[in-house]
Parts: sequence; C-alpha cells; structure tokens
Amino acid sequence: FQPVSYLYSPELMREYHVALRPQDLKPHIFAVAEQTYRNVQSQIAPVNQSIIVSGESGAGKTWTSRCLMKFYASVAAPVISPKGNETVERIEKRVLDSNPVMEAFGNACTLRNNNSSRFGKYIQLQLDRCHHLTSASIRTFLLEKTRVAYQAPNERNFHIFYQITKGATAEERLEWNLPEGAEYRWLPNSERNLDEDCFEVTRDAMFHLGIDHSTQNNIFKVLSGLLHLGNIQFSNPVDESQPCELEHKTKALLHIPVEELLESLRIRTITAGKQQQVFKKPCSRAECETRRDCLAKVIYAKLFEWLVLVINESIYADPSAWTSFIGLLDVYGFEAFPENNLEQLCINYANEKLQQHFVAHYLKAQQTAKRHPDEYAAEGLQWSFISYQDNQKCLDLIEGNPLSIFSLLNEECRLNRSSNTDLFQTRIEKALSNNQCLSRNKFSKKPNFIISHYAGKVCYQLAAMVEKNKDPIAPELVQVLQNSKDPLLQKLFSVTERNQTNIRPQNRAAVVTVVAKFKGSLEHLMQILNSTTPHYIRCIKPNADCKAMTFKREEVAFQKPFLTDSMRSFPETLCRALHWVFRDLELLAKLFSQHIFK
Ligand SMILES: Nc1ncnc2c1ncn2[C@@H]1O[C@H](COP(=O)(O)OP(=O)(O)OP(=O)(O)O)[C@@H](O)[C@H]1O
Repeated sequence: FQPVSYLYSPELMREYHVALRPQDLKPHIFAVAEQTYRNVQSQIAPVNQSIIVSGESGAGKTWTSRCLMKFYASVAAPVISPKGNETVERIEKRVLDSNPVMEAFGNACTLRNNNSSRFGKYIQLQLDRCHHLTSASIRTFLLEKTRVAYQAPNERNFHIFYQITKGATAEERLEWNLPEGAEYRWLPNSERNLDEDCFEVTRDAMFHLGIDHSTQNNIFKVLSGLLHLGNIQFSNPVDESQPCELEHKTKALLHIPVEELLESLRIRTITAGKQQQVFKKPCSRAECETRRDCLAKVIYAKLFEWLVLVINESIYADPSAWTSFIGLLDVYGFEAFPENNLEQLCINYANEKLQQHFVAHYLKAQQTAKRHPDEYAAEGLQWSFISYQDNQKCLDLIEGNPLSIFSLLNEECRLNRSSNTDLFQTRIEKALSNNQCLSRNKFSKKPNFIISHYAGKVCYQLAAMVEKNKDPIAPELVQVLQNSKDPLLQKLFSVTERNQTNIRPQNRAAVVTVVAKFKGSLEHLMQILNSTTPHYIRCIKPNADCKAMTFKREEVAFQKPFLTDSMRSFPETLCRALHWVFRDLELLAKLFSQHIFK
C-alpha cells in the first residue's frame, strides 16, 4: 500500500529481461513475466501463454496486471512506429491507456479496496513473428452494474462519477448540468478524495484511444443525466389509480422529454388477450424505483460495453498480423460480504473454476516430476481421486447437470416465479441436499443457502436473486431510450440493438439469464486458458485495513495459496506438516507475545 518505485522500475525490468537465468534472481512478477515471454520465444507447444493473477480483493491483482503490461510494453515494444504514422499513438501506449479508462468506468471504492475492479478482465497481448507487440484485445466479464443505483454503506459509485463532478471546468459544469455543490443520491462519500478521482488521466487516455472531445462530452453528459435520474424520488399518490407523485420537480434528462421519461417510469404497459389489447397501469412506488434503477443500469452497462468495443477497435490488428499471444487474467477475487447475492455467486463461481484450473495444473506438474509417483503410491494416493474432489463437488452444486443452483435459478426465471423465496429455498434443499457443499444458515430468518467454497463458506441471500438473474427491462424503457435525441444513446440503443437487451417478454419466451450468459463466457475463457501454457501469480494482502507498510502474519497466513481443502490431503505428509508447522508457529507467536512477556 505504498509504491516502492525501484521495485517496478524500467531498470529492474531490464535486469530480469537480460538475465541468463531470471529464476535465480529474487522472486518477482517480472521473473514470471520473463519466463512467459521466453516460452513464447522457444516456440514449444503450447506457444500461447496465460498468466492468471489471483488473490482476494485489494491484494494487488490489478496493480500486478498493470505492471505486467508495462513490462511487455517495454521488452516487446515494436522497433518502429506503425507505418511511421506520427498521429497514431504507439500500440504499447494505447494498450497501457486502456487501464485508466477501464478503471475509471469499472472500478469503485469498496470496503476492501479503494480501487476495486467491479468486472473481470482478460487481455490478450498479441505478438508477431519477432515477438514484438502488435496488437491486443480485451474481454470483460460481468460488470457489477447494480452499483450505479445502489452503493452499500461506506462504499462508492464507479470512480468516473466522482471524476466528472470534481474535475469538470466551470464551462463543462454548465454544459453537463453539474452545478458546483449539487448533491446526488447516487454519489455517496464524495467528500473522500482518492487518487482515483483524477479526471485528467482518464480524459487523456480516452483521447489517446481515439475518443475525441465531442464524444467524451457526450459520455459525460449522459453520466450527469444518470446522477440526476438518481435524484428522482417518488411518493405514493393520494388516489391509487393515479401515477406516483414526485417529491421534487424534475427537468428533461438524457435528451428525453420529461413527460415521456416520467410516463415510462411510472406507468406500465400491459399487452394481453388474443387481440393483444394494450392496458396502462400506474406502478407502485417500489416499482417506479425499480424502473428508475433499471434504466440507469441498462444505460451504464451498455456504455461500458461500448467503451470496451471502442478500446478494442483502437488496439486491434487482423489475426494475420500476429502469431502468438500472452493472456493476462485479472478477475475479481473471492468475495464474502455480510450479504451476498447473485453477483457474489458468479464471482465465486469464477474463482472456483480458476482454482480448479490451478489445482489441475499444479497436480499435473507434480505428476510429471520424476520423483513423485512413488511418493504418492507409498501413501496410497490416486491421482484421479485427488485432483478435483472438493472443487468438483462445489462446481457440480453451482453449475452441474441436470440439477444445480444455476439450473434451479433458470427454472424459476423460466416459470416466472420470483416472489416466494421460502419455496425456492425448499426446492434447492430438496434437489441438492445430497451435495455436502450445500447448507443453510438456520438462524437467519431470511431465505438463504450456504456454499462451502474452496476458500471458505459463503451465505447467499435468496431475496431478489431470481429477479437479478432475469435482469429484465420493460419495453417502455427501451423505447424511451430509442426515442432519445442524445446521439450516444441513439447509438447504444439503436433499433437493431433491441434483440440484445433482455426486454421483459410479454409471453413466456425464454430469457437469456445472467448466469447462463456468465457460464457461457467463462467456459469460453476456460477453453482459451486450457489451450495455453499457464502461469500463476498469487497476490497476498499484507493487512485487511489497507495500511501502508503493515504486515499482519495471521491475515497473510490465512491467504495461503496452496493449502486449500482439496490440497490439504495432498501430498499428505508434506502438506500436513507445512500446515501444522504454520499454525503452530502462529499459535506460539501469539502465546509468546500475549503471555510470556506479560
Ligand atoms: N505492489 C504494490 N505496491 C504498492 N502498493 C500496492 C501494490 N499492489 C497493490 N497495492 C495497493 O493495493 C491497492 C489494491 O490493489 P489492486 O486494486 O490491484 O487489488 P485487486 O486485487 O485488483 O483488488 P480487487 O479484486 O478488489 O479489484 C492498490 O490500489 C495499491 O494501493
């Protein structure tokens, strides 16, 4: 939590790059980076490489990924600039510039980390025949879009909202409708100033990536519109047949006439009967709020998706221009909050998958090491048995066929059952009770289930989980966005985009659920990872309070990367010994400091 500049300096990069045997130097992420690069150069199959950066929230995954990108931008930089074109930034600069933009829009201050990535990222650095960086591509996973409209206590919205409200010039404030000192409900804890609030860095990077000033202006105006949308508050009408009232008057937002906007938020259109008759029904206050939040989330998610597309266009090259790649994976770490829902289930599922990948690779590496088979045989251990047992059980519970949490969640969505969570809890328990990874917090009144993950137990709340999985958007809301006169919104919600949004089906046609989409994209990622030579970097957080130069042994020991439940029994003697030595030392240290000195 304190930059140590020489640790990541260009000189040190060079030292690892030119070393005869980088592994003989001090352990460093540059040693891993250099080994990975040499693997590509050696051309031994599989030539393509991946570095999987893992660790809990705030441990340093994003920081490490940034350093790795800088390393390759330095050691694999192309010798000449592309076609001598001075107006285009060099590829390595554009690749590095993707970081501040993605972080401004996709990171936020959470309880665990001031700069927490709220999305997963896989970046492929593509190299030509001479192993020079020619291009790159970025794939993102599941942005936590709920954060736009809801921020947990003591957390913040995405950084970009603070950047525009703090960094806009007087003229821009006028143009973007962001008066000085105005208050926004969706901008909590804005009095906290973070390094991540720097607007200039984001703007410069956007410009280098080809997002001109006028498009930037448009983006920031839309973001300001979202902040104003969050200030719209509804109250119950005196006459229930009337739409909800507004607590304060509101002006036109997002280039949508105010009447049109309010109608879409407060009145539901129902099409029913054989003749497809259209009825209009005022929404309850809670429904109005849900629709308002939904509108903000769908806009922000589309904007983020579009930004990734623009960045990709800026760093893209035709596949004929490159021959190999190094992939860097930086996904959100394992999460266990006091309240967990669908977002955490997906994040932890991703981590479970990666852990399985790690365990499989680690075991394979051990298996191929000459001396090992006898050792295992002596202990009566079988490979196939050890590899996956706990991990696989947990994955079976989450995504297995035919019955799993995911399949039951999808079934609830398909049958449009979302309100009775008690019944859903019973259904889960009935269907999956034979899986030892499943349990329940019996002391909690709220319907829930507990999954015993490789990294620990997590209790998930069932309330709203089915609805989140459906992620529906009312057709009226899409329509209002399609009718907006805002050029960016027109682009994001062009009529052809219609099919890609989960418009709430009038009939019960299947919706593509969040978990189905997430599972699909993760499986695709695993296929890519499985076709590469993997390398792992495990980040360890020195203390949970993010304090500079503070190293808490107990907290560090708890993050031990190897001794997960499935690994504890393997290879038994070694792991058991290590595990107990570690624990005994901790215990002794504690006893020593607490009692003996006293
Ligand atoms: N090598 C380092 N040197 C100094 N500070 C560091 C280092 N690595 C991480 N940090 C500090 O820790 C903070 C958290 O790191 P980072 O954002 O990379 O965590 P993360 O693992 O990506 O977390 P999340 O899963 O929440 O996204 C950084 O903002 C920085 O202050």
